[in-house]
Amino acid sequence: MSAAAPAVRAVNLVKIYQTGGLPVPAVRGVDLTVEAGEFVAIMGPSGSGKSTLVHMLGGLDTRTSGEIWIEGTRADTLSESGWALLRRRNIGFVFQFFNLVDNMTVADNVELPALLGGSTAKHARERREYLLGELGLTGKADVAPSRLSGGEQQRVALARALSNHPRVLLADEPTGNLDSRNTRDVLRLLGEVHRQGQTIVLVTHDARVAGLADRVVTLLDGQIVDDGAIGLPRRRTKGGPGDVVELRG
Ligand SMILES: Nc1ncnc2c1ncn2[C@@H]1O[C@H](COP(=O)(O)OP(=O)(O)OP(=O)(O)O)[C@@H](O)[C@H]1O
Repeated sequence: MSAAAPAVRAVNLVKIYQTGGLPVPAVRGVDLTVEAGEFVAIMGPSGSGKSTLVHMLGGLDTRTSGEIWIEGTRADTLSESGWALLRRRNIGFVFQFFNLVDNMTVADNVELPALLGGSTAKHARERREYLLGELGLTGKADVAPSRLSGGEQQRVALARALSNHPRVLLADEPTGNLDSRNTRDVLRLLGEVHRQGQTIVLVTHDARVAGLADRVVTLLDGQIVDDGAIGLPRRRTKGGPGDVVELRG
């Protein structure tokens, strides 16, 4: 492993599901490199392969062909237990099924990855207090996840994913169930951890989320059709080339 290795790299990545004996190509030859510290948003219409791509990058779905590299480690050839170890050390997930443990409090759910990753109890608690505070969930620390709304559970899942300072945060629609105030909290936290150097790869339909990203990768029919600077309209402040470019809206 090299310090200069990209955080995530997909090489000619392909996923073909078989449904009733028929091939369903979901991801068709994706090449994607995400550098350490980069924030990449993945967008595209429904069915374009976004979730499948991100699931494969986290080892939650197998690839049909191609390569996946995480922090310089070839990952697509790993066993289940190899993936599990890689994930525990390197990857935080926020996926649509939050998989919170219901016989533990919210606080314990959030602290668990930090403790498994070797944090002291004090650091795990401080990180949990920070993350729940940023997400407006301090008052929910002592309850079971099943007592929370879907949006609250989604924010707890984000706090848990960040608890161990993962090298890479992978997220599938992390604001999908949130109202605008809670979306703002999530955006603020994502922006904050990104400024602190967090690598983020997330699927979103929300232009406000994509607006925080360094790059937006657009999928269509399982292929990358656009990969560049953020997709929101930009305008120049008055003056000529080289002037500051501002985001509109
Ligand atoms: N488990 C599965 N079995 C068979 N086909 C699948 C499976 N999961 C996804 N697909 C198919 O793969 C294609 C890509 O699906 P995927 O969920 O990755 O798209 P998406 O861009 O994330 O869509 P959305 O924005 O609606 O979540 C679709 O045609 C979908 O029907």
